[in-house]
Amino acid sequence: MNRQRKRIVVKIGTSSLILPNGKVNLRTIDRLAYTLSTLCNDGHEVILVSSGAIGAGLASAGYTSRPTEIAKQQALAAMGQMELMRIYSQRFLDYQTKVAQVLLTRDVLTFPISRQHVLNTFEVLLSQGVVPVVNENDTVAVDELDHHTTFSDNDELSAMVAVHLNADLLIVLSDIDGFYDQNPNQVADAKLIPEVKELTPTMKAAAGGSESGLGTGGMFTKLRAAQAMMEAGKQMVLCNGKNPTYILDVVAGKKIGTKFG
Ligand SMILES: Nc1ncnc2c1ncn2[C@@H]1O[C@H](COP(=O)(O)OP(=O)(O)O)[C@@H](O)[C@H]1O
Ligand SMILES: N[C@@H](CCC(=O)OP(=O)(O)O)C(=O)O
Repeated sequence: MNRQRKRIVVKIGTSSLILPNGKVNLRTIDRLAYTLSTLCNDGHEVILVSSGAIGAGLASAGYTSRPTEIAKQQALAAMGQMELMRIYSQRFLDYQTKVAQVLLTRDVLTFPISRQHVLNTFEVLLSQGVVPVVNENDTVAVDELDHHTTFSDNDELSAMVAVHLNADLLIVLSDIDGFYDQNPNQVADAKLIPEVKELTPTMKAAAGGSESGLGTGGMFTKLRAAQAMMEAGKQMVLCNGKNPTYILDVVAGKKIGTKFG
């Protein structure tokens, strides 16, 4: 592939997609649709890994907080995924970009035959300029459910997708500017780490969980995604999803957030 044309995976977390009042963050989704469409028009291939199904389901089912019962979370995900895709499809169409839904479970990517079918589907979608919108298939994803407090995690899924599709770059959008030497929500003078070449035990110890009440893995799973990317010789950039147009700067090589690898 011409190095000017990149294959880019963008992952956006629940905390960027759902406002504190429980409503869907339409401003962020609008900007995301504009930005990813711009990248497609520039000749790049773009895959979006989007969380937010449970968050969007909460809003449409009228819940005020995330239920602890797994089946209720799965039901919310089933409702919210429809709502999310409806919004994505509308907003991307404003920029003449088509989207497609790809729901995955870990095992599908682990078994060679099913993995090949999935990869073939991605290749056809990308060759036609369609943006695949990926989420974990939450109604059947039982491999993570023994936690009982968490549900599933898209940070690692996005890294698996990026590695299997031989993407050039994974951009992870969250509710924080990047990876800090301490959890910035707990330590006032925590410092942003702009570049990580290797994850040290001190860095891993600095990665805490999610506090938004909606996100799942916190920084812990983002570092695991970064590790998977670096082991595959690829880069991951973690930056704030408040304004997804930053993605254009990241792709242009500007230093934003934390670059891993
Ligand atoms: N060292 C750290 N640097 C940055 N954020 C951290 C760190 N440790 C824990 N966090 C937490 O991780 C959160 C982001 O993860 P999460 O809530 O799962 O977001 P998302 O929904 O985007 O996946 C931050 O808001 C912050 O509270
Ligand atoms: N699959 C779930 C989200 C799982 C997840 O990893 O959430 P997040 O930590 O916000 O990226 C959903 O769509 O609600």
